[in-house]
Amino acid sequence: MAQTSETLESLLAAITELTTTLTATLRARNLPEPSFNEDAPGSLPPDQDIQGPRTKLVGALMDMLHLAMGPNEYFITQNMWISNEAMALDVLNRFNFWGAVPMGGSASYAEIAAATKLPEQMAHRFLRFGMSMYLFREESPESNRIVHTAASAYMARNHHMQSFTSHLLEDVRPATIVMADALQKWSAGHPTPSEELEHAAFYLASFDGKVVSRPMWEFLNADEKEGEPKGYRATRFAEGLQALGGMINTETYVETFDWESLGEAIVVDVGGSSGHISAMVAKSHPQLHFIVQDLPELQPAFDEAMASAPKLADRISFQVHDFFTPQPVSASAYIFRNIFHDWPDKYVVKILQQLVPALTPGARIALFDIIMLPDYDENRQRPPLPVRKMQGAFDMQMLALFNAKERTAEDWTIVFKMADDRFRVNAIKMIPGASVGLIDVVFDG
Ligand SMILES: C[S@@+](CC[C@H](N)C(=O)[O-])C[C@H]1O[C@@H](n2cnc3c(N)ncnc32)[C@H](O)[C@@H]1O
Repeated sequence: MAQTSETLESLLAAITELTTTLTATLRARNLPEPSFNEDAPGSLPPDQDIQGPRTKLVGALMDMLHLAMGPNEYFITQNMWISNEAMALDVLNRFNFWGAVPMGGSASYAEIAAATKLPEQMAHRFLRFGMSMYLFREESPESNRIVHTAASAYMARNHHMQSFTSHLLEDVRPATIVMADALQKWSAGHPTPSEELEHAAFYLASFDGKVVSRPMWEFLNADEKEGEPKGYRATRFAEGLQALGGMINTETYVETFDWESLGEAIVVDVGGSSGHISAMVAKSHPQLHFIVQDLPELQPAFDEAMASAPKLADRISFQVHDFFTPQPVSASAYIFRNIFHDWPDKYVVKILQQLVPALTPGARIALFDIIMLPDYDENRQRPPLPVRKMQGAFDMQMLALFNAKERTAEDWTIVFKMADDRFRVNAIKMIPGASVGLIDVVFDG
């Protein structure tokens, strides 16, 4: 039987070394160190010499926790923690516990109950469980006054992270609960997986007691709720996307494409949501004009984002466009960021084929998306566990929502060729240590 070599002691040695390296780098640069206090940074800078050891450290600590628990406790805690932590986070977020505790101050249970409009006993129970998740703490032992921790304060300050949490826990979670049912219904007994959108678990998900039976985008755009504007779920999703980043510097990420090579040009950001990626590129490339295309429900999120960037407004416009219909703009380049991973191959092929008639020879596609890393690198090392987990989690989520998948570099090349032989993958650039990369594609015409 093949044996593994990790022990509690060997992991401790790795953890000590990584902690020393990380701390020394932070101190050398006069950067604040992680702490539980409410003024702690939300994330460490995206530089590779910080994120490299940090990601390895998190991976080693995950291994350590797993070994220290052992299989019995692992299964009990997995089953008990995961769903109840998601439930508690949903409640804390939906009832805005974040805003019920003042920054730099404290609130009593009664004050928090009044602010969240929940019975005090309920507020108390969710806070007690939340405290076991590093969210909020008592001002001093046995005090009944609550203060923020680093994590709860970060959430209170970060509206986009609240939206991201709402989307994941209110819109996505109902689909993940019925994933096994969907597999049972549409995949079990078949040699290959279904590529039908309507066979995604999302179709079986229930909202307000009703099975949704339609694609997620349609639901996000159309769902109505008393006291909320129409399309509030879509707006929230668009806001939530802006919370993603953290460990990578999105501004550096988008610069992996050679924008200067386009000269004065029009760039179309297909499925561009609030236009936040176009805005980022527009800032450093004044010769470029952008057309952000998305479904009509995204216009308010775009308008809101542009209102806070008035200097860019004359170079970025919004156009309603369904990417399953012929592309109306002949541009030098098209951005597709986090679009194709939402769709099974046959739909990606359709979207690309709707683009082809608008393409002139040499037109470029800047595809920013997840690139699944190979299982092992050239040194027969697996990617760090946090990276594998995040890539795997995205892959699972794409499956549950859309019957879609995350793709390896090879999968990306194949799907472009399936759409049209004239697409050529010019370059693939991974962001070191991250899940995402650029696939730079040229249309040879
Ligand atoms: C995962 S989001 C990515 C948004 C943006 N590109 C980004 O990176 O933040 C997918 C986007 O595709 C849009 N979308 C979905 N179906 C579409 C369609 N048929 N035509 C145009 N846009 C669509 C959604 O509204 C959403 O904004």
